[in-house]
Amino acid sequence: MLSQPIIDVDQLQKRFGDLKAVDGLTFSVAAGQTVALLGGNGAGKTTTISMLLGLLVPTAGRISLFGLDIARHRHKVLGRMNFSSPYVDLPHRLSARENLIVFGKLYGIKDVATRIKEIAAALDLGALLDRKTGSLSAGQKTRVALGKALLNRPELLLLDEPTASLDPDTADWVRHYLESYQRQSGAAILLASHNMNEVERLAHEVLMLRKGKIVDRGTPDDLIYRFGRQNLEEVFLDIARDRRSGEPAKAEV
Ligand SMILES: Nc1ncnc2c1ncn2[C@@H]1O[C@H](COP(=O)(O)OP(=O)(O)OP(=O)(O)O)[C@@H](O)[C@H]1O
Repeated sequence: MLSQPIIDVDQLQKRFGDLKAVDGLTFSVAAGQTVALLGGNGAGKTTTISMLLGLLVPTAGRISLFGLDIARHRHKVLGRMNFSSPYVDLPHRLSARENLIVFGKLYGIKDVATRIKEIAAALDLGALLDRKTGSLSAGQKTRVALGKALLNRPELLLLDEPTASLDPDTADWVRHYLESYQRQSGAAILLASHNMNEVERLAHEVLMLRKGKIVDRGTPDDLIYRFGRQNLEEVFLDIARDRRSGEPAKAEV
Protein backbone atom coordinates (compact mmCIF):
# COMPACT_ATOMS: atom_id res chain seq x y z
CA MET A 1 0.00 0.00 0.00
CA LEU A 2 1.26 3.49 -0.84
CA SER A 3 1.98 5.62 2.20
CA GLN A 4 -0.30 8.55 2.83
CA PRO A 5 0.95 11.80 1.29
CA ILE A 6 2.07 14.60 3.60
CA ILE A 7 0.29 17.19 1.43
CA ASP A 8 -2.89 16.25 -0.40
CA VAL A 9 -4.65 19.09 -2.20
CA ASP A 10 -7.86 18.60 -4.12
CA GLN A 11 -9.48 21.14 -6.46
CA LEU A 12 -8.08 24.06 -4.46
CA GLN A 13 -9.38 27.46 -5.41
CA LYS A 14 -8.87 31.02 -4.17
CA ARG A 15 -10.69 34.01 -5.56
CA PHE A 16 -9.96 37.65 -4.82
CA GLY A 17 -13.13 39.31 -6.12
CA ASP A 18 -13.33 38.34 -9.79
CA LEU A 19 -9.73 37.12 -9.93
CA LYS A 20 -9.15 33.37 -9.65
CA ALA A 21 -5.66 33.48 -8.11
CA VAL A 22 -5.70 29.69 -7.62
CA ASP A 23 -8.02 27.79 -9.90
CA GLY A 24 -8.59 24.11 -9.19
CA LEU A 25 -5.17 22.81 -8.09
CA THR A 26 -4.88 19.09 -7.36
CA PHE A 27 -1.54 17.65 -6.25
CA SER A 28 0.16 15.74 -3.49
CA VAL A 29 3.61 15.59 -1.91
CA ALA A 30 4.94 12.42 -0.29
CA ALA A 31 7.43 12.11 2.57
CA GLY A 32 10.97 12.58 1.27
CA GLN A 33 9.69 14.23 -1.92
CA THR A 34 10.25 17.79 -3.17
CA VAL A 35 7.60 19.30 -5.39
CA ALA A 36 8.21 22.69 -7.01
CA LEU A 37 5.61 25.26 -7.95
CA LEU A 38 6.87 27.14 -10.99
CA GLY A 39 5.15 30.02 -12.66
CA GLY A 40 5.57 33.65 -13.60
CA ASN A 41 4.68 36.59 -11.40
CA GLY A 42 1.10 36.31 -10.21
CA ALA A 43 0.71 32.62 -11.16
CA GLY A 44 -0.63 31.74 -7.69
CA LYS A 45 2.40 30.21 -5.92
CA THR A 46 2.39 32.36 -2.77
CA THR A 47 -1.40 32.19 -2.52
CA THR A 48 -1.18 28.38 -2.58
CA ILE A 49 1.48 28.33 0.13
CA SER A 50 -0.54 30.79 2.24
CA MET A 51 -3.55 28.46 2.07
CA LEU A 52 -1.38 25.47 3.08
CA LEU A 53 -0.23 27.48 6.09
CA GLY A 54 -3.83 28.31 6.95
CA LEU A 55 -3.16 32.05 6.53
CA LEU A 56 -5.70 32.33 3.71
CA VAL A 57 -9.01 30.47 3.63
CA PRO A 58 -9.66 28.68 0.32
CA THR A 59 -12.73 29.69 -1.66
CA ALA A 60 -13.24 26.01 -2.55
CA GLY A 61 -11.43 22.69 -2.44
CA ARG A 62 -9.76 20.63 0.24
CA ILE A 63 -6.30 20.64 1.85
CA SER A 64 -5.20 17.67 3.86
CA LEU A 65 -1.85 17.68 5.69
CA PHE A 66 -0.59 14.52 7.39
CA GLY A 67 -3.99 13.01 6.59
CA LEU A 68 -5.91 15.74 8.43
CA ASP A 69 -8.20 18.34 6.89
CA ILE A 70 -6.63 21.67 7.87
CA ALA A 71 -9.96 23.45 7.85
CA ARG A 72 -10.71 21.52 11.05
CA HIS A 73 -7.32 20.38 12.38
CA ARG A 74 -4.89 23.24 11.70
CA HIS A 75 -3.64 23.30 15.31
CA LYS A 76 -2.74 19.59 15.11
CA VAL A 77 -0.54 19.95 12.03
CA LEU A 78 1.17 23.32 12.51
CA GLY A 79 3.76 21.93 14.95
CA ARG A 80 4.91 19.39 12.34
CA MET A 81 5.58 21.94 9.61
CA ASN A 82 7.37 25.22 9.00
CA PHE A 83 8.00 27.74 6.26
CA SER A 84 10.47 30.27 5.05
CA SER A 85 9.81 33.25 2.82
CA PRO A 86 11.83 36.34 2.02
CA TYR A 87 8.53 38.24 2.05
CA VAL A 88 7.93 37.62 5.75
CA ASP A 89 10.41 39.54 7.86
CA LEU A 90 11.52 38.51 11.33
CA PRO A 91 11.21 41.35 13.90
CA HIS A 92 14.05 43.77 13.14
CA ARG A 93 14.88 45.01 16.62
CA LEU A 94 15.55 41.55 18.02
CA SER A 95 18.91 39.92 17.46
CA ALA A 96 18.94 36.80 15.30
CA ARG A 97 19.40 34.72 18.46
CA GLU A 98 16.46 36.44 20.22
CA ASN A 99 14.29 35.77 17.19
CA LEU A 100 15.25 32.10 17.20
CA ILE A 101 14.59 31.89 20.97
CA VAL A 102 11.13 33.48 20.59
CA PHE A 103 10.17 31.14 17.75
CA GLY A 104 11.73 28.14 19.52
CA LYS A 105 9.57 28.84 22.56
CA LEU A 106 6.48 29.37 20.39
CA TYR A 107 7.13 25.97 18.84
CA GLY A 108 7.46 24.43 22.31
CA ILE A 109 11.06 23.28 21.80
CA LYS A 110 12.40 22.00 25.12
CA ASP A 111 16.09 22.86 24.91
CA VAL A 112 16.02 25.90 22.64
CA ALA A 113 19.64 26.92 23.35
CA THR A 114 20.99 23.54 22.18
CA ARG A 115 18.78 23.53 19.10
CA ILE A 116 19.96 27.06 18.19
CA LYS A 117 23.59 25.88 18.52
CA GLU A 118 22.87 22.99 16.14
CA ILE A 119 21.13 25.24 13.62
CA ALA A 120 23.86 27.89 13.87
CA ALA A 121 26.50 25.25 13.15
CA ALA A 122 24.52 23.76 10.25
CA LEU A 123 23.78 27.10 8.58
CA ASP A 124 26.95 28.93 9.65
CA LEU A 125 24.99 31.54 11.61
CA GLY A 126 27.48 31.91 14.48
CA ALA A 127 28.72 35.38 13.52
CA LEU A 128 25.18 36.64 12.94
CA LEU A 129 23.43 35.47 16.08
CA ASP A 130 24.05 38.53 18.24
CA ARG A 131 23.43 41.11 15.55
CA LYS A 132 20.11 42.94 15.27
CA THR A 133 18.10 41.18 12.56
CA GLY A 134 17.32 44.54 10.94
CA SER A 135 21.05 45.19 10.41
CA LEU A 136 21.64 41.97 8.45
CA SER A 137 22.01 41.89 4.68
CA ALA A 138 19.18 40.34 2.63
CA GLY A 139 21.16 37.12 2.16
CA GLN A 140 22.02 36.91 5.87
CA LYS A 141 18.33 37.40 6.76
CA THR A 142 17.44 34.60 4.35
CA ARG A 143 19.80 32.25 6.19
CA VAL A 144 18.39 33.22 9.61
CA ALA A 145 14.84 32.72 8.28
CA LEU A 146 15.83 29.27 7.08
CA GLY A 147 17.26 28.56 10.54
CA LYS A 148 13.91 29.58 12.03
CA ALA A 149 12.15 27.23 9.61
CA LEU A 150 14.27 24.28 10.74
CA LEU A 151 14.01 24.89 14.49
CA ASN A 152 11.18 22.43 15.07
CA ARG A 153 12.69 19.73 12.79
CA PRO A 154 9.68 20.00 10.45
CA GLU A 155 8.35 16.98 8.60
CA LEU A 156 6.92 19.41 6.04
CA LEU A 157 8.78 22.48 4.78
CA LEU A 158 7.10 25.14 2.67
CA LEU A 159 9.81 27.19 1.03
CA ASP A 160 9.01 30.35 -0.91
CA GLU A 161 12.19 31.39 -2.78
CA PRO A 162 14.52 29.78 -0.19
CA THR A 163 17.70 31.08 -1.80
CA ALA A 164 16.51 34.56 -2.76
CA SER A 165 19.31 37.12 -2.28
CA LEU A 166 21.94 34.47 -1.62
CA ASP A 167 25.16 34.65 -3.59
CA PRO A 168 25.68 31.62 -5.88
CA ASP A 169 28.12 29.94 -3.50
CA THR A 170 25.89 30.32 -0.42
CA ALA A 171 22.80 29.34 -2.44
CA ASP A 172 24.52 26.16 -3.58
CA TRP A 173 25.54 25.37 -0.05
CA VAL A 174 21.99 25.96 1.28
CA ARG A 175 20.56 23.64 -1.42
CA HIS A 176 23.03 21.00 -0.40
CA TYR A 177 21.96 21.44 3.21
CA LEU A 178 18.26 21.14 2.30
CA GLU A 179 18.97 17.90 0.41
CA SER A 180 20.83 16.41 3.34
CA TYR A 181 18.12 17.57 5.79
CA GLN A 182 15.53 15.84 3.61
CA ARG A 183 17.60 12.66 3.34
CA GLN A 184 18.05 12.32 7.07
CA SER A 185 14.57 13.52 8.15
CA GLY A 186 12.40 12.24 5.28
CA ALA A 187 10.71 15.66 5.19
CA ALA A 188 8.36 16.63 2.38
CA ILE A 189 9.23 19.94 0.73
CA LEU A 190 7.02 22.24 -1.33
CA LEU A 191 9.17 24.80 -3.07
CA ALA A 192 8.20 27.96 -4.95
CA SER A 193 11.11 29.36 -6.88
CA HIS A 194 12.06 31.37 -9.92
CA ASN A 195 15.48 29.80 -9.91
CA MET A 196 15.38 27.06 -12.54
CA ASN A 197 18.75 25.56 -11.60
CA GLU A 198 17.48 25.20 -8.09
CA VAL A 199 14.28 23.51 -9.22
CA GLU A 200 16.15 21.20 -11.59
CA ARG A 201 18.42 20.16 -8.77
CA LEU A 202 15.94 19.82 -5.89
CA ALA A 203 12.54 18.95 -7.34
CA HIS A 204 11.26 15.42 -7.91
CA GLU A 205 8.14 16.86 -9.54
CA VAL A 206 7.44 20.28 -11.07
CA LEU A 207 3.98 21.84 -11.30
CA MET A 208 3.90 24.53 -13.96
CA LEU A 209 1.33 27.17 -13.01
CA ARG A 210 -0.28 29.82 -15.13
CA LYS A 211 -3.15 31.99 -13.91
CA GLY A 212 -3.74 29.69 -10.96
CA LYS A 213 -3.96 26.48 -13.01
CA ILE A 214 -1.51 23.61 -13.48
CA VAL A 215 -0.72 23.77 -17.20
CA ASP A 216 1.92 21.04 -17.17
CA ARG A 217 3.65 18.74 -14.69
CA GLY A 218 6.37 16.12 -14.50
CA THR A 219 9.91 15.50 -13.35
CA PRO A 220 12.39 18.15 -14.54
CA ASP A 221 13.95 15.59 -16.94
CA ASP A 222 10.54 14.56 -18.25
CA LEU A 223 9.49 18.16 -18.96
CA ILE A 224 12.82 18.99 -20.62
CA TYR A 225 12.49 15.88 -22.81
CA ARG A 226 8.85 16.47 -23.73
CA PHE A 227 9.47 20.10 -24.69
CA GLY A 228 12.60 19.16 -26.60
CA ARG A 229 14.64 21.67 -24.64
CA GLN A 230 18.06 21.77 -23.00
CA ASN A 231 16.98 22.87 -19.54
CA LEU A 232 14.01 23.86 -17.39
CA GLU A 233 14.51 27.56 -18.03
CA GLU A 234 13.71 27.02 -21.72
CA VAL A 235 10.66 24.91 -20.79
CA PHE A 236 9.53 27.66 -18.44
CA LEU A 237 9.79 30.28 -21.21
CA ASP A 238 7.83 28.03 -23.59
CA ILE A 239 5.04 27.60 -21.09
CA ALA A 240 5.05 31.25 -20.00
CA ARG A 241 4.83 32.31 -23.67
CA ASP A 242 2.38 29.54 -24.50
CA ARG A 243 4.67 27.75 -26.99
CA ARG A 244 5.23 24.04 -27.41
CA SER A 245 8.48 22.30 -28.25
CA GLY A 246 10.65 24.21 -30.65
CA GLU A 247 7.91 26.57 -31.91
CA PRO A 248 9.18 30.07 -32.48
CA ALA A 249 7.84 32.88 -30.30
CA LYS A 250 4.48 34.36 -31.33
CA ALA A 251 4.73 37.91 -32.57
CA GLU A 252 3.75 40.38 -29.88
CA VAL A 253 0.36 41.94 -30.56
N1 LIG B 1 -4.70 39.75 -0.97
C1 LIG B 1 -4.89 39.82 -2.29
N2 LIG B 1 -5.90 40.55 -2.79
C2 LIG B 1 -6.13 40.61 -4.13
N3 LIG B 1 -5.38 39.95 -5.05
C3 LIG B 1 -4.37 39.21 -4.59
C4 LIG B 1 -4.06 39.10 -3.20
N4 LIG B 1 -2.99 38.27 -3.07
C5 LIG B 1 -2.65 37.91 -4.31
N5 LIG B 1 -3.46 38.47 -5.22
C6 LIG B 1 -3.41 38.26 -6.67
O1 LIG B 1 -3.45 36.86 -6.90
C7 LIG B 1 -2.62 36.49 -7.99
C8 LIG B 1 -1.62 35.43 -7.52
O2 LIG B 1 -0.69 36.05 -6.64
P1 LIG B 1 0.49 35.25 -5.95
O3 LIG B 1 1.14 36.17 -4.97
O4 LIG B 1 -0.03 33.97 -5.43
O5 LIG B 1 1.45 34.96 -7.19
P2 LIG B 1 2.91 34.33 -7.23
O6 LIG B 1 2.85 33.19 -8.19
O7 LIG B 1 3.39 34.04 -5.86
O8 LIG B 1 3.73 35.52 -7.89
P3 LIG B 1 5.24 36.06 -7.68
O9 LIG B 1 6.12 35.15 -8.49
O10 LIG B 1 5.16 37.43 -8.26
O11 LIG B 1 5.55 36.06 -6.21
C9 LIG B 1 -1.98 37.79 -8.48
O12 LIG B 1 -2.72 38.26 -9.58
C10 LIG B 1 -2.12 38.72 -7.30
O13 LIG B 1 -2.19 40.07 -7.72
